[in-house]
Amino acid sequence: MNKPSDYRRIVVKLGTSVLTGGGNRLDKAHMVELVRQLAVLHRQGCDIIVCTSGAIAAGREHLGFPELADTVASKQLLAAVGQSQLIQVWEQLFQLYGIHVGQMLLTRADVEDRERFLNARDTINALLAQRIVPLVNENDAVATQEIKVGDNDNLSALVSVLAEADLLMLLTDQPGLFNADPRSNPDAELIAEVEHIDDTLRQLAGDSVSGLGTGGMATKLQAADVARHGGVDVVIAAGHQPEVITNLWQGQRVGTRFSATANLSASRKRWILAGLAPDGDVIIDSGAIRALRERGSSLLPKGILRVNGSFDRGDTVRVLTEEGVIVARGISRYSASDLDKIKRQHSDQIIPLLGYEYGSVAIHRNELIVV
Ligand SMILES: Nc1ncnc2c1ncn2[C@@H]1O[C@H](COP(=O)(O)OP(=O)(O)O)[C@@H](O)[C@H]1O
Ligand SMILES: N[C@@H](CCC(=O)OP(=O)(O)O)C(=O)O
Repeated sequence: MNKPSDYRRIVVKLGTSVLTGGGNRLDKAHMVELVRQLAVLHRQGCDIIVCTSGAIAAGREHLGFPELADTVASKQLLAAVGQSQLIQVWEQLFQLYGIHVGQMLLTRADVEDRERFLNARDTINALLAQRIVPLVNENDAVATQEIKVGDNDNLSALVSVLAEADLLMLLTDQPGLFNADPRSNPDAELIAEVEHIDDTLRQLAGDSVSGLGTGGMATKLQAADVARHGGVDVVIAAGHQPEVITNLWQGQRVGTRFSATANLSASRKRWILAGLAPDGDVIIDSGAIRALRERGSSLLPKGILRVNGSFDRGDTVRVLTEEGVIVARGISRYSASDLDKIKRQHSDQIIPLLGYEYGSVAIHRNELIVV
C-alpha cells in the first residue's frame, strides 16, 4: 500500500452478519482476515476503533444454542456470556499482530451525559494514544430500555462523533444500500452515493430479515445521518468483500457513501456558541488573553486568576478579563472547585493538588471559541 490515506482515525462497525458469515457461530477465519486488514492500517499510523456486535450470537454458541424464552432477559443473559467469549477471540486475533485491545461497553447514558461523554472520550483517546484498539459494544447486560442505544449502527455513529473520527465503515452482509432489500428483490440496485437522507430513502431501507442482526438498513441510515452531521464520512459496504477495509481507507469507491455535511470542529464550536447560558466564569490574566487571542492556544490552569459560579466538568463557561470583558466561551475540563484549586499553577501540579487529572489544559482549544 503506497498511497497515503486522508483518514487518520476510523471507526469500523462489524455487524453480527459479518462476524458469523450468516451462520450461527463466530466465523474466526473471517475475523482473522478482518484483523489482518486492520493491522495494515494500524501499522500505517491510523487510529482504529472497532465497534463489534456478536455478543448475543457468541453467547448462544457458547451455551450450545439453549432454548430460551424470547425475552430481553434472555438476550441480556446471552450477551453477558457472549461478550467475554467475543473479546477473547478478538484479543487472540489482534495479538497475532502484536496489537493490544481494550474493551469499552457503553450505553446511551454514557454519550448523552456530558461528563460521562467526556470520560468516555478521554478513555478512547488514552487507548489510541498508546496504539491500543478500543473494542466497543453496547453494554447489553445492563442496558435497560431507557438507556440503551439499541443497535450498534447508531452506537458506532455516536462513537465516531465522540472520538472525532473521520471515517465510519458500517460493514455488513450486503455490498451497501440498495433501492430495495436485495434479499427479496434480485433486481435491486446499489446506491453508490447518498446526498440527502429523506423519507423516500428511509422507506427503501428495511429491517434485518436474517434474525441475527438488529435493525437492518434502517438503523444504518439513522447512523449515517448522525455521523455525517458530526463531521464523519460514512460508508456502508460488505464485510466479506476482499480487502474492503484497506480499499475504503484508501478512499476507493466501494459500497454506499455518505459524505460528512459539517466540519467536526466547526460544528462542535457552533454547539458551544449556541449553547445554553454559561454555567460559570473563568477570569484569566493578560498572558492567557494573548495566548487565546493571538495564538489560538488552549487555556492552561496557569493563566486562570479566579473562578465564579459552580460548574461541573463538561459545562460551558465564559472566559473573562479582569475587567469583565468576554474573551471566549468554552467547555471546561475541570469543575469550578477543581479549577479553584489548580488556578495559577503549572499543569504538572494538577495531580499533586487534585490527586487525578483530566489532561493538562483547563479548556482545550478545540472546545473554545474566542469572541
Ligand atoms: N434497501 C436495502 N439495502 C440493503 N439491505 C437491506 C435493505 N433493506 C433491508 N436490508 C437488509 O439489511 C440487512 C443487513 O442488516 P443487519 O441484518 O442488521 O446486519 P448487521 O448484522 O450487519 O447489522 C441485509 O441482510 C438486508 O436483508
Ligand atoms: N450488542 C449486540 C448487537 C446489536 C446489533 O446492533 O447487532 P448488529 O445489527 O448485528 O450490528 C451484540 O453484541 O450481540
